[in-house]
Amino acid sequence: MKQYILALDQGTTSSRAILFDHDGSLCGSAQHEFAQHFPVPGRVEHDASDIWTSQLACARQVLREAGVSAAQVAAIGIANQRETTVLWDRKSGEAVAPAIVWQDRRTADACERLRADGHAALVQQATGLELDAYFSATKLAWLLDNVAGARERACRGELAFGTVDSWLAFKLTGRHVTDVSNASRTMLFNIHDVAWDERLLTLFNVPPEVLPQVVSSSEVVGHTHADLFGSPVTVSGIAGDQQAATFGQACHSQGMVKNTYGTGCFMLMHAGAQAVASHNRLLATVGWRVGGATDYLLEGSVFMGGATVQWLRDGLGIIEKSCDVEELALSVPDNGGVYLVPAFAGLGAPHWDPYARGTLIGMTRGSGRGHVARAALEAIAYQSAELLMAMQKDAAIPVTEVRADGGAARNDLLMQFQADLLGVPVVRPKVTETTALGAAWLAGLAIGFWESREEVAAQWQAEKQFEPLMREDRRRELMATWARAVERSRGWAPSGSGV
Ligand SMILES: Nc1ncnc2c1ncn2[C@@H]1O[C@H](COP(=O)(O)OP(=O)(O)O)[C@@H](O)[C@H]1O
Ligand SMILES: O=P(O)(O)OC[C@H](O)CO
Repeated sequence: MKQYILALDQGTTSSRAILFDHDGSLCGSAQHEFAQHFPVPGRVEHDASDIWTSQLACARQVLREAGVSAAQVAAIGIANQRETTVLWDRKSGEAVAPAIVWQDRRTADACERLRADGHAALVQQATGLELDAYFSATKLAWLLDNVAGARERACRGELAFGTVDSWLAFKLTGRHVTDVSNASRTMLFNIHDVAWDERLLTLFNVPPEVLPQVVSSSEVVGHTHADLFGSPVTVSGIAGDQQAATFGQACHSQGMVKNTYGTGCFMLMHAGAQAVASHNRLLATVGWRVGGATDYLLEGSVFMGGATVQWLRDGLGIIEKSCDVEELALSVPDNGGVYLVPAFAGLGAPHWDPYARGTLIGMTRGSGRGHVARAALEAIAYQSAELLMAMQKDAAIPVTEVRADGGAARNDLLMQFQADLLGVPVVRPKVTETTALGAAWLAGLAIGFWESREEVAAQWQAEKQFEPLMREDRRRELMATWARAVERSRGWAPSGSGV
């Protein structure tokens, strides 16, 4: 009877389930979108039960459609949107409030106050993170303070906190766990000690009774309730989605880098067996813990990656479909001096400027739609190049290639320009579902479905490699012009209007 690994990829806007066989080939997938709630400006919520039911529905669907029984699923691996915060009643298994999504800014003021009181250094040293509303700690504190009776109930041990991995593992198996990679995004976890940090629990006023048990990213954490899939299935892999994608891109050794070109861009570099503190406003984070060894990553993200192309489509209406951008951009030989800084929601790493705003600059009477399309694509590459430059400064590790995935990585023009700007090859893999593949590998390694990391890494195959063709002096000139454009975009919005 052929055996499979089932990967659950619980993302911000949809849940997906993907089946892989022993060769690492994709044997089926299903995807269900679910509702996004924006109750007031700055707030983003998910109904935790939607997360669970959509995830369960696509897991069942992919098995049904592939004609695979639960007995043929050797293990389940979970990858998930990170930082999103769920608080639930241990007994009823129901969330006590809507989940607060990572994009939610309601605790920005609380973070501002903590920074003003001088706590950012402790947070950065212990967690590797910026003291920001992005991470779970202040979201959890908000729930404890604003849901009637929550703090008292939490202290009595009646409530459980978790990120989405934790919520899914609880629903699947009844266990209250989280893996090290997800824990490292809560802002409550000491990435050097690989344990919850009491100083941070005190700082954010979080009672230890609510915390999940921390497990490694590749170990048996439990078995699914029999009624879910017909018979119990082992759950043996968990990682945050960006870490899972890094694992699935086989970036398993120091200096290897992947960049995901989705709505935003997430670039992660393998930093080795010790956390590398960033001096360039990147994040140090746990990659995964496998077989007792913890690997660390450096992470940088930009808010507007493929979303810049969506803006061309929905905001400007100059293309009909995202993929049309390539043809429009190719209708001109170059950007004609036009630069687009897509700081529509401020700038992420390495600038972290919530007051920056979108800037289109360098237009002349000869500028047209093609130049704007070209500038939009180039902006994705420029922002990613800034991340890699910051990483190389922090880690002083030579980078020999960047592995690309995500929707916009399908764009050959973008990939070529990216390689030109970076000065190293950009490589697109055959299996682009790298998040799910990483979760599958982690789950399969734990149960001996695959023997070693070397074995799974050997499954990774390049589909296309883009070689850098640009001369070094031209690259420097372009990056310098981009830096001038970024300067123009910064600090534009009035103070207090940061998003
Ligand atoms: N051919 C293309 N060229 C450039 N961008 C594209 C192309 N196809 C899709 N995109 C962009 O990729 C993004 C979707 O990628 P995806 O990895 O599915 O994102 P996410 O997981 O963040 O939802 C969209 O923002 C879309 O505009
Ligand atoms: O759900 P995604 O793919 O947009 O990923 C979200 C990230 O994990 C947030 O940190």
